[in-house]
Amino acid sequence: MFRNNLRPHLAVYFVMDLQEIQGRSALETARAALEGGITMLQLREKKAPIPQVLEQGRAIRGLCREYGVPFVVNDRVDLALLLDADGIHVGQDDIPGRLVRKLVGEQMFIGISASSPEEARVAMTEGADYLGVGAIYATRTKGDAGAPIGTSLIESIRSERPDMPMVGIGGIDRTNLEPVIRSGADGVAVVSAIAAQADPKQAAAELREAVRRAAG
Ligand SMILES: Cc1ncc(COP(=O)(O)OP(=O)(O)O)c(N)n1
Ligand SMILES: Cc1nc(C(=O)O)sc1CCOP(=O)(O)O
Ligand SMILES: [Mg+2]
Repeated sequence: MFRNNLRPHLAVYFVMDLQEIQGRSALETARAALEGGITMLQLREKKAPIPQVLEQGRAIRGLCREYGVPFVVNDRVDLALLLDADGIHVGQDDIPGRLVRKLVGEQMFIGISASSPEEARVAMTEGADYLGVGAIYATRTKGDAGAPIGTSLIESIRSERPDMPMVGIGGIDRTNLEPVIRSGADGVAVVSAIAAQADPKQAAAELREAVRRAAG
C-alpha cells in the first residue's frame, strides 16, 4: 500500500483533467506522462458528466496500475471509491480530512491542500498523509488559487516535520522547480508543465530529471 511510503511517489505529480488538449485525448496524455516517468497522477475533473469521468477514470486508473504509479482522485470521495483510487486529494472547501478518513477506510491515502501555516497545521491534525502546498508561483490553471506564496511555507513545515510528505503546486515548471525542492518539498505537482506541452512524455522526463538534480 502506497500510504506508508509516499515520499518517493511525490517527485513528479501530474494533475490532469479529461479535456482533449493539443489534439490528444486525456488517455493519450496520461500514457505519455507515465512513459516519461511521472510518479503520481491525479484526476482533477470539475466539469465532465459523471459517466464520462467513471469511464475515462477507469481507463486512466488501469494505466497507472500498469506503471505502478498511484492514482488519485480530486475532491470527490464517491468517485475515488468507485474508481478504486489509491488516494484522494481535498482542499479547504472540500470534505475535511477526518471525515474523508471515515468514508474511505485505512488503505486510501489522503492529500490536503495548505496555503498558510494554520491550514498546514489543521491539515496534519486532520490526518493528511501528504500536503499540497501552494500556489507557489502564479498560475493560470486555477482561478481561485490566490496570490503566490513562494517557498517559505514549505521550508517551515519541513523544519517542524522532517518526515511529512509534501509537494509544491502552482506555476511550477522545470525552470523554476529547484527552489521548491531545495526548500524541502518531496516533489512538484504540475498541470500545464506536462498537459499543455507539445511532447508530454519528454516534458515529464525533463521534470523528473530536474527534480532529481535539484534533490542532488
Ligand atoms: C497536489 C494538489 N495540491 C493542491 C490541490 C488543490 O486542491 P484544492 O485546493 O481543493 O483545489 P482544486 O484542485 O479542487 O481546485 C490539488 N488539487 N492537488
Ligand atoms: C490544482 C492547483 N492547485 C493549486 C493550489 O495552489 O492549491 S494551483 C493548481 C493549478 C496548478 O496548475 P499549473 O501547474 O498549470 O500552474
Ligand atoms: Mg478541491
